[in-house]
Amino acid sequence: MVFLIIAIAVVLVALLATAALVVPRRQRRVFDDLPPSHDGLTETEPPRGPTVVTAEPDVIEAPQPAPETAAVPDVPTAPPVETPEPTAGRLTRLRARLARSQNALGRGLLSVLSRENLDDDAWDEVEESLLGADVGVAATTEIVERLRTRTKVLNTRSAGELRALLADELVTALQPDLDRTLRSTPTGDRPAVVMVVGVNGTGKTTTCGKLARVLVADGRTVLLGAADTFRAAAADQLQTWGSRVGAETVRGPEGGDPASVAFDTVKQGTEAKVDTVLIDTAGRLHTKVGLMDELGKVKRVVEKQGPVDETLLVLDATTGQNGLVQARVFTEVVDVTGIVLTKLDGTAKGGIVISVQRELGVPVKLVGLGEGADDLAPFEPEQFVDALLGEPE
Ligand SMILES: Nc1nc2c(ncn2[C@@H]2O[C@H](COP(=O)(O)OP(=O)(O)OP(=O)(O)O)[C@@H](O)[C@H]2O)c(=O)[nH]1
Repeated sequence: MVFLIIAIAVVLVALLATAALVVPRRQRRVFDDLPPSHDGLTETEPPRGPTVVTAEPDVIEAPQPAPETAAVPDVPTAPPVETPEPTAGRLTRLRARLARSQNALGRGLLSVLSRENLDDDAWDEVEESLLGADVGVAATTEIVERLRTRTKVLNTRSAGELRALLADELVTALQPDLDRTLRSTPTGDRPAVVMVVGVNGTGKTTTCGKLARVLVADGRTVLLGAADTFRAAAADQLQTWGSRVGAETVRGPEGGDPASVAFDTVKQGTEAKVDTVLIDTAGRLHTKVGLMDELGKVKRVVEKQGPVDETLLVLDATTGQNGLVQARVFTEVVDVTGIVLTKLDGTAKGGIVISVQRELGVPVKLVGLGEGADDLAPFEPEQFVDALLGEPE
């Protein structure tokens, strides 16, 4: 009997010992099944598949294949740096984008002028076409008077001659002698500083991005400054534009001081010895005194390190004469040295180029002709008029 009790006790002890060995193995399997912690920065080993067994080999469980992506390290790929299109001849390439203005202004004028009898009514129609295309009253009066005199004196009748006369007058109205050079060349050991200003939604940030491409295409190195700390997405938008052509962007905290971002951009641009620093500013209504004062401050702070070489005012061509009112206020606050007229592809009022320059005494240096990355063209009066009037017959 005693022997039997001892035997039962031995068996019980043996069973308990076996159970103690098996339970810890099961628990370890549970932890092994958890995905490894993976922060993407410090990970040096390839991630382990969820069913890879690293505990004792006597645990029997059919291994399952790791998912296809498990063995591929998650390496972010930098976007390829693009090569922007050369700037020369862009206006000619984009001439079709002026189709709306071409129909309203070019074709309209040419069809009236080619009439058999150029009477007063015909000249009234010419005048209306020019005014309708936002050429402005003063310039329209001048153009009509000169055309009237020249067609009479020269007794011009052929379509080709009339086109040439009209082209000549429109080019003259566009003041071809104005200096349209973009001041983007560094002086000594400091980069050229270009500031971009304007009201909301005119296309400032887009223009900065496209302009960075223009400069890169012309062989310059560029540093962008996101001094539009007001609109949350503006800095990201600018940075994306820059990264496409290998240009860095200096940014500040959202809602931070735009003058400080602008200052830092010039400072870093000087240290990095870039050719051109391009500063995007927040869109502001010309009627808000506080915001206009802030813009003046941004410029003054930048000027602590040297002059601003170019202050570009971005105007939306589709806003027509309204844009002129805004523009005047901007020229009073910051010394505007050049106009960028955007969205010319979306208007039949291409004559706005004439009135803007005339009213402000500031040259149009660049025109926006679409939303594409290379749809910003240096403005050239002859090519512009050529595009407006269409192919000569
Ligand atoms: N069709 C056309 N659209 C343009 C042109 N230039 C800019 N745009 C569009 O205009 C819109 C506004 O452009 P943004 O660059 O964001 O304007 P913004 O002036 O920086 O705006 P805020 O920062 O809000 O003042 C965008 O949808 C651009 O794609 C152009 O030349 N043609």
